[in-house]
Amino acid sequence: MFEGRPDRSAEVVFCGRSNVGKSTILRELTGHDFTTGKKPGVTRSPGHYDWVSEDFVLTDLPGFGFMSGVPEEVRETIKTDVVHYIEDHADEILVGVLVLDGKSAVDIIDRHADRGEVPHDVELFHFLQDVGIPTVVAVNKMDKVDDHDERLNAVCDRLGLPSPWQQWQDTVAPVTAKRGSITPLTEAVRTHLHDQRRDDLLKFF
Ligand SMILES: Nc1nc2c(ncn2[C@@H]2O[C@H](COP(=O)(O)OP(=O)(O)OP(=O)(O)O)[C@@H](O)[C@H]2O)c(=O)[nH]1
Ligand SMILES: [Mg+2]
Repeated sequence: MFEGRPDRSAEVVFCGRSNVGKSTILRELTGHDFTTGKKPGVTRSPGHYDWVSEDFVLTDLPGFGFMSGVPEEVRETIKTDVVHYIEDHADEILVGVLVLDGKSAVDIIDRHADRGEVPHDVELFHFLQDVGIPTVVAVNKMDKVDDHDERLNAVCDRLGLPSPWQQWQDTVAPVTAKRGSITPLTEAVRTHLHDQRRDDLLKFF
């Protein structure tokens, strides 16, 4: 089980498969150097970013799914810990950001679905909704995607959201974190914070 969460009553979490760019997005948001890297599985325990005088924490949850050199057992444990963390803190978590790699997410989802498995991303999306956490899907690495509309519609389709993707701008946010282009994500998070009457937290996004 993860330890070391700061005692804060408001939280926004970032979750998703390994290597999708969670830590890169958090670095862009905070200016803090969350460890990022080419090697999947870089983040093994949550990274918490908080402020002494603020009752708020941003959390970078470890990635799961395939990670080279990480045994299957460890990968499963990380995923279970992520799910438990979200369940345990569902009351504090105001927004859950599920980060996808726009380049590979649809292919990975389809590969798992073809094998009769529930893909991790789809499972986590529905889990966040089931525990009542407003969810934003940050579709990252859009710099590697040619046809943006086609890819975003495919992502919506796999998550059970009818096309066109443009009607889901509070839920689906195309970003290129590496180049600092994350406005659709910050706008979507701000909308959810505003809806929960937490305009006091808009300054963090
Ligand atoms: N092309 C491209 N690469 C990106 C983008 N964002 C992140 N990356 C790269 O993707 C790799 C993984 O990024 P991380 O931020 O470490 O990913 P993570 O989701 O935190 O990975 P774990 O900690 O393993 O779960 C790094 O090499 C990043 O530079 C992007 O928008 N475009
Ligand atoms: Mg990371």
